[in-house]
Amino acid sequence: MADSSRPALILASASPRRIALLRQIGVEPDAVCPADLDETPQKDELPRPHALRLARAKAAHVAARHDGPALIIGADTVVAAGRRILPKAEDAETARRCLTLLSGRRHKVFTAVVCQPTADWAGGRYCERVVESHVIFNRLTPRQIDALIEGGDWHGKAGGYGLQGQAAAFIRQVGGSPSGVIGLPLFETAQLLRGQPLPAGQHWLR
Ligand SMILES: Cc1cn([C@H]2C[C@H](O)[C@@H](COP(=O)(O)OP(=O)(O)OP(=O)(O)O)O2)c(=O)[nH]c1=O
Repeated sequence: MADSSRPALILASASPRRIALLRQIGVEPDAVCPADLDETPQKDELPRPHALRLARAKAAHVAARHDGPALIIGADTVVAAGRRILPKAEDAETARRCLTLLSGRRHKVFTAVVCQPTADWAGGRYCERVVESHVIFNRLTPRQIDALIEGGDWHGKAGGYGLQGQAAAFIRQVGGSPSGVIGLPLFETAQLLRGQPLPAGQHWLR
């Protein structure tokens, strides 16, 4: 149950992965408030600054609308093939294009996480991290791509795949932060939460 005397913890995300990842480390947000912003990359925007810009924007958007002391967590995950930002797959054709591009090659995944205190929590500490990981896909045959598309696990995912899903059968190597690839780097997020100046005896994370 939420302790009403401590600042609230709010996850600014619609991603079911992010709430599941937070719960994995024993953190239960007091509320989940998606920001729902335009996530189109700016002209010539590179993957790392794009992820950071969106994570900041999501946290700031929710912080500006929240009354009372709280810490807002915003995050953004970007799949990058070189300098190119791959889209979040909302239809099968986009997912197919992403998987065809990622087949047989190494790519990077950037996840930015931002902790933004609300104006009503003067003691809270703004902090942010960008965590870089890499993923190597085996070469995918057309039939394997068809099977991944039919499986439907691409839906709403950056780069059209989920490391935590069916695509894992074709992922040769992951380096960096597996939880970061899935949407929230847990080691770094835990560090950011532990670094907050909560009153004695209060905690979000043991
Ligand atoms: C690469 C990869 C991405 N993803 C997901 C994580 C994110 O939900 C999504 C990237 O899109 P995001 O824009 O980071 O997040 P979102 O739109 O799902 O939620 P919100 O903007 O409200 O925070 O892709 C996986 O689940 N597994 C993976 O292996």
